[in-house]
Amino acid sequence: MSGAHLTVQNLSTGYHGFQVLQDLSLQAAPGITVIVGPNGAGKTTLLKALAGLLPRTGTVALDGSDLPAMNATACVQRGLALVAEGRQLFPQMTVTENLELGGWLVPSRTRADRLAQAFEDFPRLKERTTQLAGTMSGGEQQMVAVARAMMSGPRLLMLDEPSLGLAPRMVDELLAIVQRIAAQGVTVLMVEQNVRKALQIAQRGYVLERGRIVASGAAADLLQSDVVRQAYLGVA
Ligand SMILES: Nc1ncnc2c1ncn2[C@@H]1O[C@H](COP(=O)(O)OP(=O)(O)OP(=O)(O)O)[C@@H](O)[C@H]1O
Repeated sequence: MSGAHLTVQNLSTGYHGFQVLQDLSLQAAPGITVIVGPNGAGKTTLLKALAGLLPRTGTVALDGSDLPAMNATACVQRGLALVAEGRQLFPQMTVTENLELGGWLVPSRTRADRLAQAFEDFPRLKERTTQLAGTMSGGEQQMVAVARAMMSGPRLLMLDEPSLGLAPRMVDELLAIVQRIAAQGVTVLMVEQNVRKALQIAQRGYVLERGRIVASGAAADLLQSDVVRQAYLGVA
């Protein structure tokens, strides 16, 4: 599998006339790209707009061809998947049923293959195929959410704060899985509050504040930069 190149140019979007992002441009290449920023900066709004869930202007292209605005199904068919904040699992359905729903657009043979792959990638879920999703721990539910997104066979996987509310050990386990997914050739675009850990596994990063990109670059350089160290790592 080869990861997709995402190119976003002059994206503006918001809610009912309330503009959140103005003229935002960014790129994501195969590997991991992280977006950090304070609460309310517009990170979730950005991922939703890219996933075809919000009206927008500007262009969003995957491997050079434009993705439609406001057409989430077309975005999934073109290889994009979003794991939204809050996971949005079906709590009364089993792990397997939740995963199968993530593959609703693919033929049943492919779905069965991807289900087997998911249980290989997420051994913790393999032990719990028949457990109801709503009875799982926060970290396990997050794994179900990521595994479900992988069922659509994405070339671009977008994750909105995957480590939110997880214990440190689960954060590490989840980020290790994200690294493995990227190593398989999926482009990952991830919003994370866990700035240090996220930049440590990423190749590139963007800092988003009040709807605008205020810094960007190689993840290793951002980790050393004053803007990230002072505002996000608490280093004076
Ligand atoms: N459905 C909505 N309707 C109206 N305004 C919204 C809606 N969702 C978000 N907003 C506003 O858009 C702005 C950006 O919110 P967004 O959730 O994108 O920020 P964020 O960077 O993801 O923040 P957080 O880290 O707190 O999740 C905020 O001012 C928020 O109040």
